[in-house]
Amino acid sequence: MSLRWQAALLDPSLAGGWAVVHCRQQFLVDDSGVLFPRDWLKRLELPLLSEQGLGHFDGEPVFLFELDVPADVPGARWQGLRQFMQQVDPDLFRLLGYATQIGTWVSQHRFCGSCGSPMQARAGERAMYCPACGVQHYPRLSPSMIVLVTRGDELLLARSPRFAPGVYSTLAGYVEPGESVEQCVAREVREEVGVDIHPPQYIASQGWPFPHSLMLGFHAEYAGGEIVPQPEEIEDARWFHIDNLPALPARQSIARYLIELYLARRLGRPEPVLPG
Ligand SMILES: NC(=O)c1ccc[n+]([C@@H]2O[C@H](COP(=O)([O-])OP(=O)(O)OC[C@H]3O[C@@H](n4cnc5c(N)ncnc54)[C@H](O)[C@@H]3O)[C@@H](O)[C@H]2O)c1
Ligand SMILES: [Mg+2]
Ligand SMILES: [Zn+2]
Repeated sequence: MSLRWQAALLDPSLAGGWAVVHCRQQFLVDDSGVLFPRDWLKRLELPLLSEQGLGHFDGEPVFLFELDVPADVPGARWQGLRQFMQQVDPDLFRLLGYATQIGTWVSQHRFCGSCGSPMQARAGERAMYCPACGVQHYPRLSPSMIVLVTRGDELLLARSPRFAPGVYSTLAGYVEPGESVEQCVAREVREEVGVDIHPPQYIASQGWPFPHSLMLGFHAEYAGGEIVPQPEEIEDARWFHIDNLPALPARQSIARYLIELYLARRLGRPEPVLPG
């Protein structure tokens, strides 16, 4: 784990440090970047929903300004988290991924879901607390599985209508209450492409802040059945030979890693490293 970005509970009553400004998976950015001097930002009197101490970047304290609306700031613009993933170094992206998840959670837990009272940030841990009825909420994480299904030299890849043109990827989906991740893998593969698999093997995991998934990555061997794409969810799904692959997902994604790892093992090449 890199040392450039470390999450920590920082007290927002302390002065100084850097701050990122977040609203709905977008960050404020100017020619100097996405980190602003915090005391300078405070003088702008932005429509602040919450301020959170996030941690340290290169040893400097970093805070989050979570806004109600994407306010106009002269000389600055708003940019989406996905664009930062393509542009900034992995440590800064991990900081922004953490910030977006904390900001989304704070903005969605302003009121208690049980009694409707305003919630408060709890001192000493990352939690929102209802003083009226005692309900407590921690940052939301959604366990999701992602799986590469293979048949010898062939990879089963699919595309969702949301993907960039020509891009095919591995299959993914959210774990449902009561099922194991392995059961989720078999169910999602059957639902999305109609094929059966042998028991999946766990490979690696990745936090994925779009919006709050924890991706659990697997490999599974094909066991039987013909491809039948799930209407609406899956635009197309096919077997691709390792010598003739389509456009693949972003290098930073575990989807890409699962594919590259299989290719490396099959072709006797050095194994890739999972980013983040
Ligand atoms: N890092 C990667 O390589 C990678 C690759 C693919 C998908 N993903 C992520 O995996 C997750 C699932 O991917 P998907 O699009 O295939 O999902 P999916 O097709 O199984 O489901 C999407 C649908 O699930 C429902 N849903 C949304 N949030 C949910 C939640 N928290 N719990 C249960 N159901 C929910 C909605 O109806 C949504 O349309 C997403 O967060 C996606 O961004 C990551
Ligand atoms: Mg899916
Ligand atoms: Zn309450």
